[in-house]
Amino acid sequence: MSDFTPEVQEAIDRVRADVARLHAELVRYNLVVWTGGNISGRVPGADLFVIKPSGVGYDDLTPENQILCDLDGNVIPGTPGSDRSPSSDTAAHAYVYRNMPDVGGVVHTHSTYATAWAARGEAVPCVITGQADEFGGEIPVGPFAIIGDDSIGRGIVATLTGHRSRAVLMQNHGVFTIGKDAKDAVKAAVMAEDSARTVHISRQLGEPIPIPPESIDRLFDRYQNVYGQTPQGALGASGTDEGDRQ
Ligand SMILES: O=C(CO)[C@@H](O)[C@@H](O)COP(=O)(O)O
Repeated sequence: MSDFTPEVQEAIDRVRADVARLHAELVRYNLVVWTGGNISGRVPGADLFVIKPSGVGYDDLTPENQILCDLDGNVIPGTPGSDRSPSSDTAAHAYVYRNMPDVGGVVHTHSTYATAWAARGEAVPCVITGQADEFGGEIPVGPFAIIGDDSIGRGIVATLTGHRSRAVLMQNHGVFTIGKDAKDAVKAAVMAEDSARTVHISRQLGEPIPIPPESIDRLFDRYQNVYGQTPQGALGASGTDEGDRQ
């Protein structure tokens, strides 16, 4: 049985609860069928992360049956859930945590439209402002990689390092997203599917109009730095970026 400080134990318990609960969001947003997706969350202040057990139905996930792993993807023996096999994508999640220290959450799904782009090995071009806001450009494609070792993780890290996008379409497979925590990575998975769907439909109707790169930059900057609630409170009365920042 591992002994953790009270602070680390509290953080583990919090991440267990978040990871278990957030899987319901994958169902709510239609990003998964059966058990085809997984979420993990890094434990702040420790070289640990929590991931779901492999092949267990989302309705059966509880904080206690989530699995605590070290950053090499080894299950921590004697901890709740450690009698079960962790997600088949554990090595990929672990590789991301080891190599992207700012990442606090990872999500994988086979959501339909994003995976359809992945099956063609084509990046989703940035032709809608919502995608510019969220991803700051295209949603890129990562290499074809077979599950079982860290090649999926290497593909994710190689594609997303230095890229604005928090989502990668792993060729012929599905989507991996990263975030500051598990919830943030879930949001990226929801937004990636939404973009992939809209741009796909647009393509059926004709040729989508590209957004100029400088406009993408402005949209991304505004959404990342101004949009929503700030510690200062309400947005500027003018409704302009200038006013928003005051
Ligand atoms: O993509 C795959 C398998 O190809 C897995 O991510 C998916 O089936 C979910 O597996 P887990 O239930 O997390 O082991």
